[in-house]
Amino acid sequence: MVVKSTAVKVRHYKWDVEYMFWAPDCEERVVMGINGQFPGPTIRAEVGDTIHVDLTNKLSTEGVVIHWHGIRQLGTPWADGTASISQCPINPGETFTYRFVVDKAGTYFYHGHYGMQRSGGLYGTLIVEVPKGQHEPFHYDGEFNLLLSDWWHESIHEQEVGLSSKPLRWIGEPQTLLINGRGQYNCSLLPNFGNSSSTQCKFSGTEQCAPQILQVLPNKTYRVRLASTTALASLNIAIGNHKMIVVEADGNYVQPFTVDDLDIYSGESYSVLINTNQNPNKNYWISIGVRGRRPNTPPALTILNYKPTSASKLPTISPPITPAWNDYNHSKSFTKNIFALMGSHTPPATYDRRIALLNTQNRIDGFIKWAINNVSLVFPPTPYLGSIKFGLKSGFDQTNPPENFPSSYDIMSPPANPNTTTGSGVYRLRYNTTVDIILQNANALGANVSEIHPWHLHGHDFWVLGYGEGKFTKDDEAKFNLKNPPLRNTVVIFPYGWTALRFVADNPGAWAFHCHIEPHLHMGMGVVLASAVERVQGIPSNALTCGLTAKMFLKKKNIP
Ligand SMILES: O=C1O[C@H]([C@@H](O)CO)C(O)=C1O
Repeated sequence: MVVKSTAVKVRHYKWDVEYMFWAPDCEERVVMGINGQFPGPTIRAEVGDTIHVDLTNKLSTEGVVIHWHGIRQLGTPWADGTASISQCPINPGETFTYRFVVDKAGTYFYHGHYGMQRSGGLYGTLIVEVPKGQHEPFHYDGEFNLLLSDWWHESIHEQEVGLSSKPLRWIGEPQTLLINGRGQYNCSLLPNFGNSSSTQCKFSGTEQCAPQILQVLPNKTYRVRLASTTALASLNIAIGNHKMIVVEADGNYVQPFTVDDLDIYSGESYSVLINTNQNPNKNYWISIGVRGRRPNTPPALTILNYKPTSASKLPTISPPITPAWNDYNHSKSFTKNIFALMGSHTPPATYDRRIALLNTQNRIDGFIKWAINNVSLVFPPTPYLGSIKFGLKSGFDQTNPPENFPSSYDIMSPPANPNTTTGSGVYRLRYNTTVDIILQNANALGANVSEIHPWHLHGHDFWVLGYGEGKFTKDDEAKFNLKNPPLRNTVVIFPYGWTALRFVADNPGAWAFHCHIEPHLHMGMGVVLASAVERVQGIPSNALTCGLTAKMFLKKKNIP
């Protein structure tokens, strides 16, 4: 018998998560750092590698987990890093090992998935490259990585308490947008910053808030990897005088298309190619602004610097201006241009089950929440993975959450009965079945308000079959794109619209599916899906030493 030896590379990391003083936007605050860095260290791996992170919680009084966003965790659902779903929060002082395989090349990131710890700065980049000797379906001479986030001066504890208070204290718009953890609050890179009293920033270059300049050579092609881990903001990026060719979305190749600017929602990643074919004696602004909510945050800026031109030479043309925040047609036309790269795997032609999820803002005893089919998700103390695996029925609500919402529901008006219930039920998906989900947006509590929500699925990619206006009807099915729909892990629903997606429940485990706006998840905007948990083998016991699973271990006296 011939035994093929496959070289498996394990990449070991030892990480300490801690609070530390830092000045991401030139104002010193407390941020969540890893090994003294903010953002956390970048992981670079190759397809097939095993990532092994020994994560020690150095926070003195709170738990922590890290989610590997976009990594499907095939066969390792306990390493997904979602508190209450895949594991117990890691206690202060304790170490948990995340060990998983990265099986698909692309641009990914990781972030905290407990309370508002993403807003607190717990994130970093994860890049998976094609194996040596293989090639991406496009060429580039160099690459940059831009991890985008939003930043508040209020502490995440104040944010959490505010979001759980009656009346709600909304977190408001961010103070600053950050590029690779760097932004400017009380000064600007621009010499004459319009109407405000802000002055031009003076940097020596070593400041924590000094921008990272993108240094390029003329007449080359660069890959710019973009990922958004914002807590709230939807963003738009443009590079003065340069077009961008979109080639990757969420770790999947797309049919290349050219844009002047690109929308990126929280939870999404893209790769774009730029050609440095402009006047090499000049530099150009890279500008990132807020979309979809009335902005109250100045754009993030950095510079594309053509070598050997000095980086300190300011661009002569002003920074590109983001489209108007509510120009949804602009966003829709971009989004609807995204197709899978020709020759990609197509979705199954039919579905076994269809779930429609109505997104509404509601009240519970006067507290403002978000609800899905009138249920606002509350996380139980025992991780679903453990409750389901060991049949602990009191671990979560045993009633199945609703598959649909009343067909008479008026999505164009505030909810007629704005009261909702809480729940922790699970959508149980039969193994290997094809599931369609229709995400239906609606009016929020206030009149004439419907917001953008980027939905992120753990453990799977899904095909985006289509988008539409108003309420989804059966007739819309005829318009589904089954030919070349993009595969993604995050998709947006536009105000008053619907989005249809399809996936195969082929990954045993318990998985979150939720709005990636962190305060919205905190307010209940998510559901839990589970399939074939009985097939999951080898859950490390320290993933489950809390709640009912901890009690079960005690009874069985089988604590390792
Ligand atoms: O969840 C939210 O709450 C506020 C607002 O609706 C209530 O103040 C807002 O803008 C959200 O997105």
